[in-house]
Amino acid sequence: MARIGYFGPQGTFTEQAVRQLADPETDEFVPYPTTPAVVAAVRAGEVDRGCVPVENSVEGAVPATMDALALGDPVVAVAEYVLPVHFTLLAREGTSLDDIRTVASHPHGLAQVRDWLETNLPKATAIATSSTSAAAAEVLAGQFDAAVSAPVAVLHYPLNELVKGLGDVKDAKTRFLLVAKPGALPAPTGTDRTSLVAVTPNEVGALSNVLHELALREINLTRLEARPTKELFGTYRFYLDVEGHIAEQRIGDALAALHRRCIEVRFLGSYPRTDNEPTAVKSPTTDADFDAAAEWLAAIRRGESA
Ligand SMILES: O=C(O)C(=O)Cc1ccccc1
Repeated sequence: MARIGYFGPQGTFTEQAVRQLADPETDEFVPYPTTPAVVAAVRAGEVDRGCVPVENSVEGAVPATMDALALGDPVVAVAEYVLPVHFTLLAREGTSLDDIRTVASHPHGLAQVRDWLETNLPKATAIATSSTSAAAAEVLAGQFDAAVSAPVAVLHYPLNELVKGLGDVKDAKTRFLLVAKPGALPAPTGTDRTSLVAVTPNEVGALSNVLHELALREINLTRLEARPTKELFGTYRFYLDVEGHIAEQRIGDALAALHRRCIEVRFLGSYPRTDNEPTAVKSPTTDADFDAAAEWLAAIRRGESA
């Protein structure tokens, strides 16, 4: 049995995701109130793994998760899960839409129903809570009139489902990571993603050079985000996701090149992608191409060939 931390309390989208990433029959799920608290619990060894949201197809990155992964002792992602998200408007028994003056949710929840709220609840004030299920708990406690929550929240908080299937953007999705302390890496599957953080020097072409190292090795970039380093104003950490596994030569070679070029490179894991589309690796960047080139060079250096 493993202990798996997740961004809670019960009834969050993250709880839905962790149920896909670990085994509800055998694993113990432990809720934490924030994403940094989940990552801290992994670092402290309180839990074996931790599940956190990392990005949303509508609202973008989850900054608290990104900072938690980039700063402090290293942790690595070992799996991802992409969850379709739509919301339920929950309120106490007897509340109708006309009564709602305050509506609470996680900032990503509020952002994804902004148009709906403007049209349907123009008099309501939106209030940010730590998570979508914390919003439901606070509505139950009488603090706010309504919560924009995950559909499963109603199983934990006895509230009325006033509106189901909410979301300004159809097919919105959130990607979650399962993180662990560094250890043996998940085996390559041919459908992998590698995540890393790079801090570049403040000089002409620094980011372009990073991207060039990837392009040269035909590595597909699937995500690029910048966050302030929090040290010197105007300096940034770049978060990169690429298709492929660090066990592949082209990925290892590119990361080694970034290590040479950057002030800091933090490996955030190589893990199977949810989309299951195999990464096409073609000549001249297959492992066989790299091996043949390395043998050729070694032979020259041994004086065996010219
Ligand atoms: O608050 C939650 O339920 C979370 O898991 C974070 C979140 C919030 C909104 C959309 C997707 C994930």
